[in-house]
Amino acid sequence: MYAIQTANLTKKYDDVVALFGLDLEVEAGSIVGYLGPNGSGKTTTVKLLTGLIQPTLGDSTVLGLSSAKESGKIHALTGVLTETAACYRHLTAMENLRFFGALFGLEDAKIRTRAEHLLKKLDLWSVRDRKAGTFSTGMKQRLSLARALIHTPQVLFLDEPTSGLDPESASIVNRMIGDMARDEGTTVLLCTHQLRYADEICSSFAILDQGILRASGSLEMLGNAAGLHPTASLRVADGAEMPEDFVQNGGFWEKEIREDQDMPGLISELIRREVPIYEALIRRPTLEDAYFSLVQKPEDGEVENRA
Ligand SMILES: Nc1ncnc2c1ncn2[C@@H]1O[C@H](COP(=O)(O)OP(=O)(O)OP(=O)(O)O)[C@@H](O)[C@H]1O
Repeated sequence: MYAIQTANLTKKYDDVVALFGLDLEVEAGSIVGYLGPNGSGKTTTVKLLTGLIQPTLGDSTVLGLSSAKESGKIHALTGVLTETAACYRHLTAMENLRFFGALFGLEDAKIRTRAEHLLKKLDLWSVRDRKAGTFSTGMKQRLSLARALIHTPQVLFLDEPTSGLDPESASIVNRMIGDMARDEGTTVLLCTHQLRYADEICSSFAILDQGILRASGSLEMLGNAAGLHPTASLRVADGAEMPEDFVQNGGFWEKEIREDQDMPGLISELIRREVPIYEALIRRPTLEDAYFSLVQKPEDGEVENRA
């Protein structure tokens, strides 16, 4: 069953086509990395899916509900976390969650139980009675995540949830999102250009560039779409004579192969040539390899965690 489906979803703002003919299907319970450079249309997609804006063409559903016509119902069943942490500064962490839980029509006793669970999970229980205005950026972001989860949403839209956090806080928030989504079977659309964090928790990916979906699916599917293949990588004795089609890369000799089954033949041939092999492995295309093959070359600083 699909939690999110779009068909030819298109959004034009004046003369800018922010999203062009998006056809996307997201399996219920999956964590999908929705990746793309600045301005590629990620936020526009979330706004369209949640019914905050109307499409120029095409349509979409979330949990079978029409984004354009049933946004109220969608809001009750989904959570949204944007990069600007959104909680009331003058309320404590617990008061914030009680306030937002009440907006969803939850009973106070249920809100308290849920809030306690979330605050403990997100390592905010000891500061539950402190005003949110005194929190660090990372704490505010965790509180915003708790807020987005207070009504146990079936679908969670996360728009750059780790933006502005130092690497350690970003990793903690990221792992918590993954754990919580898995614990509760939540479908997550994680919009980001921080590839490392997406790679950590996502089961599949969709790569958007200039409003166009370049590829979607597992890492292997992205690699295939990008025309990337695995590489045989071998460490051999110094001075060994390697066939011409191998290229030296650091301490390893490498050659592109079509599939894993090519490896035994390749090793047999080297042994036949009496090349002393110390180590042999297959390097697969990484998310970063696939991403940078599929999107146009970014401007400096546009994509983080490239190294
Ligand atoms: N309200 C608007 N009016 C006009 N143009 C807009 C509006 N909102 C977005 N755009 C344009 O639409 C395109 C896609 O923007 P969007 O915010 O969806 O990208 P994004 O992938 O979320 O970017 P980022 O990673 O920077 O958040 C950009 O060219 C942007 O300038």
